[in-house]
Amino acid sequence: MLTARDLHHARGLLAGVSLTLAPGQVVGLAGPSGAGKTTLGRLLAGHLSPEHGTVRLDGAPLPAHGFCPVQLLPQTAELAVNPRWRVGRILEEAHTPGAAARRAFGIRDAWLRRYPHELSGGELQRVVILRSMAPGLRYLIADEISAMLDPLAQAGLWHRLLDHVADRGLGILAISHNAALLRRLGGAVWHLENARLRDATPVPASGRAAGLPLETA
Ligand SMILES: Nc1ncnc2c1ncn2[C@@H]1O[C@H](COP(=O)(O)OP(=O)(O)OP(=O)(O)O)[C@@H](O)[C@H]1O
Repeated sequence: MLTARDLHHARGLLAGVSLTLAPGQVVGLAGPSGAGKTTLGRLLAGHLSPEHGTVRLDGAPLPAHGFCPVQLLPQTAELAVNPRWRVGRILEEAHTPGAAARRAFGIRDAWLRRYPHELSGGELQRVVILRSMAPGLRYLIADEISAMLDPLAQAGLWHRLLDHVADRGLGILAISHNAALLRRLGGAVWHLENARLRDATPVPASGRAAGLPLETA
């Protein structure tokens, strides 16, 4: 279980944010630009330490060294790789994905000899995603990872990713401005605004037909 308790950060940007992400759970995170979604993602992945509050994995702090079981996937894959390393070396930074895993993420053998700038943004994003899938991975924080892709490529990326996280029982927090995408992921949707997090999960159409209260949407 990944838990955040009473997070306060950046002088009021986050003020008392608590959440729990369970293994196998898929959650969307929405909210206006500048609300602090990326900052929350960085806190959850241990890239930042909160001014107040705690982030725990199964009750313990995130490891200070080595591979972190909570991995942050940034929107811009170019910023997450060493531009002087070939793609093959980047891919094997934390583990050695086999040919089947590379195929599952649509990574071609010819790319392994290229440098990051010789791949498109979407191609490099797939490399960064597969790199994060080391055996110790438990939770993924996916920050706008498909924002630069066309709708078909976006659907393909999420299809691959959701298949993989389901197979391994990983938890995923998907940060996006795209409400339709977050609905399609099929899990809860949280909304961050005015320093607070609230559950904004849409009520399914069948729920409305059954007369469930719309206030829960
Ligand atoms: N340590 C800090 N101190 C003060 N302000 C900060 C700090 N860190 C981030 N900010 C500000 O907090 C805001 C939130 O940034 P963040 O990138 O987390 O938002 P976001 O919800 O992900 O936005 P977007 O949807 O535009 O990507 C920004 O206005 C940023 O300038």
